[in-house]
Amino acid sequence: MLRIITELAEARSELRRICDRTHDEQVTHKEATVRQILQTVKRQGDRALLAYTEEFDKQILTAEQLRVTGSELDAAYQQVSKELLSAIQLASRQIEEFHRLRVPKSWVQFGDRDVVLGKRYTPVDRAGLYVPGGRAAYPSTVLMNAIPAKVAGVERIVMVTPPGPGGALNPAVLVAAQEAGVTEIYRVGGAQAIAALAYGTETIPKVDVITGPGNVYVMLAKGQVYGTVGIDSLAGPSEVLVIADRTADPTHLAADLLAQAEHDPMAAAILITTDGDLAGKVVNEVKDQLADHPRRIDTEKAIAHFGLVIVVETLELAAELSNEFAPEHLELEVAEPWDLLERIKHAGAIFLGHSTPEAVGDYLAGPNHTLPTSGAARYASPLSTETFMKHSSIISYSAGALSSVSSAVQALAEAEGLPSHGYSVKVRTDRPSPER
Ligand SMILES: NC(=O)c1ccc[n+]([C@@H]2O[C@H](COP(=O)([O-])OP(=O)(O)OC[C@H]3O[C@@H](n4cnc5c(N)ncnc54)[C@H](O)[C@@H]3O)[C@@H](O)[C@H]2O)c1
Ligand SMILES: N[C@H](CO)Cc1c[nH]c[nH+]1
Ligand SMILES: [Zn+2]
Repeated sequence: MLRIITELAEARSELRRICDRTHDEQVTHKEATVRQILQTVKRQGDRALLAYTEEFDKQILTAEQLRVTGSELDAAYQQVSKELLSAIQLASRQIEEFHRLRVPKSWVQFGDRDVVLGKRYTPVDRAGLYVPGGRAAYPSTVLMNAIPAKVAGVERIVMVTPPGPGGALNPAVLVAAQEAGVTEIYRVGGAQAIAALAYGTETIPKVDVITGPGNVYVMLAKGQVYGTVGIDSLAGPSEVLVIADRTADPTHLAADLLAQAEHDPMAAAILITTDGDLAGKVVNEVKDQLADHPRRIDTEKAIAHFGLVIVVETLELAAELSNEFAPEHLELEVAEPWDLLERIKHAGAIFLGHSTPEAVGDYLAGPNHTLPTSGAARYASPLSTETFMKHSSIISYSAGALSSVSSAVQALAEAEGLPSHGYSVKVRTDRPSPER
């Protein structure tokens, strides 16, 4: 069950263990399995995809069945309720509005002597989106990955997701894909799907950047193909860290911890509180809410292995421990959340106040729910339009500007023993191009 820790050194060591849970031996020994899967798909293409789909997803498909057809997409709209369709559409609008707020814009700056410098942003040609499908179906993840790609201007948005019984895909996932502007969908999951997107197969196109969360196989595969393609951050098993003071409601806190624990037996759910009584109440609430939970076994595993309650003296210390953990999601369930925010340095998404459960961010607040996990929030950011864009530096010199730096370039070139570099400048200043 959920453990309470009051001793600081033990709390720190437990936080480190949980943060590193996707780097421990049990996970890293899967690196070799994943490498094998990637190499086999690279060599054998569709044939390997079908074999792995049979082995891991227990579905027998033909190559022709990999791609989802137009009629299947049309049929999906008949299979979702009106209420779910309008929820998907509301979420789509809000996610799109948020991501349109800050699309990187190209810029140039005109300096002295006709030097023009700048950055030109362009989208990647093809994006590959991984939508998890093992333990749950994630229409929200479709929206969170596809909409920023569309807003960034990506022309080909290729989605992969594992097939369910009979090869079927969840209709809400298919509807979300259409609402979000996905251009093609393939029924394949796990490391083999990442390989298909990275290297291409007879059926699945090679893409430029792969985004989206997944289980450890997906996460390790993304890490291994990085360099062949771009990736977003390594978004693995979900995690939440809640900082609470005595003003928080234990029933709310328990629900929020379970809302992440229910994703995966490797999900992490941590409470750091200044109130010892509250800690005890949350532990009991978690037990009660788990009693008739439909995903009780996996959720209990997550709580038992990667759940924790820490009691600390001050909110300042709570913030310090949270910064060390760098959680994917951080809830500030305290009387003055905006004051505490000042102390937070590393977190994927921060939820402030008693009426902001993390689930609103998962579904429809607007900011992206594909976030860095396992401590990656120390250096990485949420998925955004920038994930699907890159920029080129822009440099333009007039003849006058070039001659003003000619001797400096030559000195640097000489120091590096690269005479042609120096000459390429000297020859222009000695013999400028004729004015056209
Ligand atoms: N960070 C985020 O934004 C975010 C959002 C949604 C979900 N998630 C996380 O995504 C994860 C989804 O995991 P999932 O398992 O439900 O779905 P998944 O689609 O990531 O993984 C299922 C695939 O794993 C492969 N697989 C399963 N067992 C295997 C084995 N023994 N060897 C090789 N491959 C194997 C199969 O090919 C299967 O298709 C969860 O951890 C959840 O917390 C994160
Ligand atoms: N909490 C997940 C990100 O870690 C996202 C999600 C999707 N659906 C529900 N939740
Ligand atoms: Zn969630």
